[in-house]
Order: sequence, then C-alpha cells, then structure tokens
Amino acid sequence: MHHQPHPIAPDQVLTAAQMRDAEQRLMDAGTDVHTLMQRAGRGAAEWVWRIASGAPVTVLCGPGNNGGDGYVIAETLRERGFPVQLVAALPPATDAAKRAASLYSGPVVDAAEAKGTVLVDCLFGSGLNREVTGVLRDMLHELSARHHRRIAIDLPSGVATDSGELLIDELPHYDLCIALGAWKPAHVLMPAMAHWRQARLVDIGCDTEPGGARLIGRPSIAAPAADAHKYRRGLVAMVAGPMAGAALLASRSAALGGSGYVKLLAQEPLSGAPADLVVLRAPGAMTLPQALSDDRIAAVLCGPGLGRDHQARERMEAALNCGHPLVLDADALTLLQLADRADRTDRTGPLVLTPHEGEMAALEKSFGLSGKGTKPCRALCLAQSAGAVVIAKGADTLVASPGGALAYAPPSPSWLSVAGTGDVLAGLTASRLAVTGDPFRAATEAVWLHAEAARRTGADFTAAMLAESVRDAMCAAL
Ligand SMILES: NC(=O)C1=CN([C@@H]2O[C@H](COP(=O)(O)OP(=O)(O)OC[C@H]3O[C@@H](n4cnc5c(N)ncnc54)[C@H](O)[C@@H]3O)[C@@H](O)[C@H]2O)[C@@H](O)CC1
Ligand SMILES: Nc1ncnc2c1ncn2[C@@H]1O[C@H](COP(=O)(O)OP(=O)(O)O)[C@@H](O)[C@H]1O
Ligand SMILES: [K+]
Repeated sequence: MHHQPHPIAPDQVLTAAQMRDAEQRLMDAGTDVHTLMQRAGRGAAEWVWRIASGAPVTVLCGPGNNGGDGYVIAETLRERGFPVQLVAALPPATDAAKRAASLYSGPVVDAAEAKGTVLVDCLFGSGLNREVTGVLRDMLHELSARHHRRIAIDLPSGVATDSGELLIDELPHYDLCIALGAWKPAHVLMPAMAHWRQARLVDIGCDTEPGGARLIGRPSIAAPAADAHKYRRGLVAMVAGPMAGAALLASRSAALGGSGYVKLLAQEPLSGAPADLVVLRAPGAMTLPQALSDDRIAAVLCGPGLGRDHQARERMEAALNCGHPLVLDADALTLLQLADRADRTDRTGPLVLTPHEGEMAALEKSFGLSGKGTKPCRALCLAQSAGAVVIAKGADTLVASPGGALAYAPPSPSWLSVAGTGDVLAGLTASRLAVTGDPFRAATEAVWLHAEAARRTGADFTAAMLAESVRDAMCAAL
C-alpha cells in the first residue's frame, strides 16, 4: 500500500537522516533552503524574544546551517529593536548560511568582547559529526559562563542527534532547547536531555513518511463496557516468589490499572495482603502450572520479588510456558538467560520485557547481541530477537516492538528513581495487557500512566505511594 507523506506531527521523532529527507522533499517540491532557514530562524527568534524580554542577546554562529539559523535569529531580533550582537566562530560555509549572513546588518564581535544576558547557541546542530574540541569548545564554555541564560538552537552544540551522546567535555546547561522541524532522538535520550530545563518545537512545514518513532502521549482509556464483568475486564495472574513486597506493589498497580481481577499466586504464606487481593498458594492445592492453566487469565506477570534460585527458575519457566500474554520483569529477566532457547524463542503469545540498563545488557548477552549502538537501536534489536515488546527503562524510557515500532517517553519525574517503582510499572503493564491484549499499546499506556502517577504523587515518594497514585493517573486518561 502506498502511503502519502504528511506534515510532521508534534509527537514524531525523526533521526538526522529522516529530517534531511524531509527537508529535501520540501526542496524538491520547490521550497529553497533559504526559505526553510527563514522559517526556522524566525520561529526560534519568537522564543528568544520572549526569554530575553529586552535583555542583550549574543548569538554564537558556526559554519553550517545551524549557524545560518543564528544569523536569521540575530537579524529578526535586530529588526525588532533588540540589543543583539553576533560571534562568528567560523565563517559561514553553506550557501544558505552565507546568504543569511549577508542579510544580517547588526554588530559582529569577537568572542572575547561579547557581553550579554542571553546566549543563543547556533554553533552546531544536526550536522555535528565529531567531538567539539580546542578553540571552539573553549569559546562555547566561556560564552556560556559569561551569560545568565542559554538557549540551544535545534540542539546544544556537542550533542549527537541520533544517540543523545555528548561530543564535548562538560556540555553547558541550557534554559531552553528549541527543536527545529521535528523532535530528534537526542531530545528524549540521556545524557543529552539532562542539559536543558525546557524544550520547545518550532514547525518549519516539512512532510515526512507515515509511521516512525513517536513520543508517548496521554492514552485514551475507556470505562468498562456496560455489560463488563471481572473476567472480561481482564484477569491478571501475578506469579510471586519469596519477596512479597515487590509482588504486592505490582499487584496493587495491576488492580488500579484497569484490570477486573488480580490473583496473586504465592509461593509462601503471605501476610499483609490487602483485603481486596485474591491470594492463592501455588504450589498448594494446585501446582503453579495448574494454577496458570486457567483459561480466563488474560495476562501473567512474573519477576517482581521472584528471586533467582532454582524455585524461581521453575516458576519463571511455568510462566513462560503457560501460553498466556506475559510480562517478564526484574529477576525473571535475569533468569531468562538460563531458560531453554526454545522456551525463550518459540512462544507465540504476546510478551513484554521491562529491562533497566543492567537487565538489558544481560538480555542482549543471552540473545547473542552486541549491545552496541544507540538505545533505540539496541531496544529494537532485542525486541526483534526476543519476539517481545521491550520497555527499555531509565530516565529516558522507550518502548520497542519486534515489528519496528518505537515510542519514547516524554521527560518523566526523576523522583521515580527509588526502589520499587519498576514493580509498579510491571504491574501496570500486565494490567493494560490484560485489558487491551495488545503488548505495544499496553506498554506505552503503562509508561504514560506510570509517569503521570509520579507527577501526581509529587516529590520524594515511595513506590507504595506511587502505586496508589495509579488511580489518579487513570482518571487523567479517562
Ligand atoms: N537543511 C536545511 O534545509 C535546514 C537546516 N536547518 C539547520 O541546519 C542544521 C544542520 O545544518 P548542517 O547540516 O549544515 O550542520 P551544522 O550547522 O550542524 O554543522 C555542520 C558543519 O559543522 C562542521 N562540523 C561538524 N562537527 C564539527 C566539529 N566537532 N568541529 C568543527 N566543525 C564541525 C561540519 O563539517 C559542517 O561544516 C540543523 O540543526 C538546523 O539548525 C534549519 O535552518 C532548517 C533548514
Ligand atoms: N531519573 C529518572 N527519571 C525518570 N524515571 C526514572 C529515573 N530513574 C528511574 N526511573 C524509572 O523508575 C523505574 C525504576 O525501575 P527499576 O530500575 O526496575 O527499579 P526497581 O527494580 O527498584 O523497581 C523505571 O520505570 C525507570 O524508568
Ligand atoms: K546548536
């Protein structure tokens, strides 16, 4: 089927090459680079104008089209009567940048003389292809230190667009990063995204192919059907191990995440379970495989509090072989390496893996993957090898599917960096999987709800408090 290109949506994330293609498409249709640069520069100037509010601005320009944007920004501010000066770190080298430079009629000063309140960094954008060193690095550092506020155009100069890696020592911190045309992976990947307080997108009117990576947005969660009952809403079976706390946390968020019924399959007698949680000993009256053979189960969660001994391994294998949609987290991810290769790869039902960085590396090893490349590429590779949707967690969580779908979490509260929040996410993922039956959708909904629950919990919380806030997050998505 042939899909028409469409305007870049505000939730699309384009690599540097995809952005270049989008720009080229526009130029093939008759728009010249100059027009595009005017749109980008004038759009960015609106933000600079608001932030500077009359204070003197210094624009630092590099040799490429990012520098070209800088000349347009400087000229736009000058036309509006703003105090502006420009530092040309290197002379403009592209035709569009040369033309933009020729249209700038304000002062050009040496870096040593530049004094202002706001620095606009247009040294390098998506064309950065090597480390920023020597005079250029020193110039960026000194100017950054001398200005109270810093704005990065497209990206801070020293960030690799597709990986978010830093290609400079001590990248300065920015008040604002203005993405041009589309969000790029570096806008939602660490370590880059820790270097600005806010990010904004300026549309420059490019089209792109349908599909591609997206930002995870607020899901639309429907109320249960009028004739719903607890099984039809989704039964989650939580396979617990010896550490009851993690299993209880996951069960709580599974219960609040929309499923109709959560059954905790306990390995040992459990104290402190809430009254509304059904706890079944397995093995007890039945073995774990028997308990998991209930065909009303809509999703199984295994991992939180599982442990790593031989019993844990047996429980993980029972979950792997039960045939129900499955979420594997925490210890189950580590144990997965020990499972038979056939058990790991021959499953047909939906599977979601939720590794943090350490678990991701262990999984890559067990699937014979190199672990090299950008985080999104690594997650896509693992998803394909494991036949699983992968939630690659961290401060820059993303979701990858075996078919190549990719979704980035928008910046989430760093208060999530406390023990047990991963258990809450795993419970939410199982809950959404039980409700929707779609592993990619379940994973993205869970990631959004998890971050929203964190926002609603406020500052300095525990995982148990986070689990309770899942209720508020659900309300926000109804
Ligand atoms: N292509 C287009 O049509 C548009 C591009 N735009 C802007 O153009 C930017 C991309 O422009 P370019 O592709 O020209 O790239 P850049 O302006 O990011 O820089 C590329 C130039 O810097 C040099 N360079 C790269 N890394 C270096 C390093 N570490 N040390 C010294 N020199 C280095 C390269 O050799 C090249 O001359 C975007 O980020 C965006 O700001 C916008 O103006 C919109 C239109
Ligand atoms: N700095 C951070 N910013 C945003 N989210 C974070 C940050 N650090 C951790 N998280 C999130 O918190 C959760 C931690 O999960 P995990 O590492 O499995 O911890 P645990 O096993 O203790 O539950 C993940 O969802 C992760 O994405
Ligand atoms: K820049």
